[in-house]
Amino acid sequence: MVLCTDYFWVYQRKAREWNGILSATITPPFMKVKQEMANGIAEDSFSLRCLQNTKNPDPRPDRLSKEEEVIKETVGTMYEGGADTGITALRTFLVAMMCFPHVQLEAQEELDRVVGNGRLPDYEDLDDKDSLPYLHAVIFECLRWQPIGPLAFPRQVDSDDTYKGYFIPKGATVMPNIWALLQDEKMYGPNTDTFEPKRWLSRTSGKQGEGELWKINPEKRDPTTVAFGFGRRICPGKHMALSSFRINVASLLHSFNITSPVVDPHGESVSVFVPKIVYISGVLNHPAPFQCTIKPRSEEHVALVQHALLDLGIEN
Ligand code: HEM
Repeated sequence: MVLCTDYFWVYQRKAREWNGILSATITPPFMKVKQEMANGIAEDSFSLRCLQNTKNPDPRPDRLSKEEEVIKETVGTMYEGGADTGITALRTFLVAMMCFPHVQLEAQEELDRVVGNGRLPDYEDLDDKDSLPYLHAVIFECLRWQPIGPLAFPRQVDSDDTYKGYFIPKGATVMPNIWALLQDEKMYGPNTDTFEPKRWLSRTSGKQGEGELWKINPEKRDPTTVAFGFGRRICPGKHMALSSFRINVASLLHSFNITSPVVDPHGESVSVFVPKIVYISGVLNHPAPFQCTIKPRSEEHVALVQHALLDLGIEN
């Protein structure tokens, strides 16, 4: 009983603390948009467009009506949902490339063959799953190997159900176990704790030297149908997150080499040093801070990246 009350107070204190952090993250930027809108200097954004369409706005620039509060919370949810997830996916990708260098070499060999070093990869390359099967397999494996959200959010069952002999009564709370689904050896083959893109590939009928030898195996459950959750609670940022993850992975692999740091934590220079990677699992499953080296693959690749930055108006 004492333990229970202690837990309750600790939890209440934590909830107040987290609520304060949440509010400090979402309220000031939203109020800034409202203020700038009143001054006619707000830049285009989701918040601005929603505020412009509000039916019952509070006329005071430093106050929010009920409707504006709802917009603020919606924008906040998008921000909170998207802030850590995308970057966690990229960190897992960097970890995988550093720890499994043969995978990086194979993906770069495919990109060199299909895209070449005269241009950067683009969305058209990515939309064509057949031309870059190994790259797609790397992307799938990143989402499977270390699922970003290991458990989907809790939901309530809306009618009695029976699953594999288990009775699940209406109103029961269930949490889909994304991690277990993506580690299923019956579906994905042995050693699911190893990063192995080839588990997604099957051989085509082509012969060596006659085009692609691999294709994505349609019999393996596509991890994007699992890693972003399910049903009405499915991640609303799924398509945006996938687009940006895919182009980031393709661009990084095309133009850079990702390796372990060339010095160990004691400052000694070593040729191959793979730091110990620790994953921390909570709402998000993410690697603890780690070091890695990211270097351009050649002068041609440097020129391509500089050119792309100039096109975006970014001087470097
Ligand atoms: C690789 C990146 C991402 C992954 C793996 C991911 C994964 C997930 C998962 C597993 C859920 C729970 C779904 C469920 O319970 O069925 C979720 C919910 C959510 N995600 Fe994402 N997400 C990602 C990126 C994003 C981005 C970029 C945004 C926003 C722009 C976003 C916004 C949200 C929101 C708002 C929810 C809550 C939905 C609800 O409860 O109804 N996510 N995400």
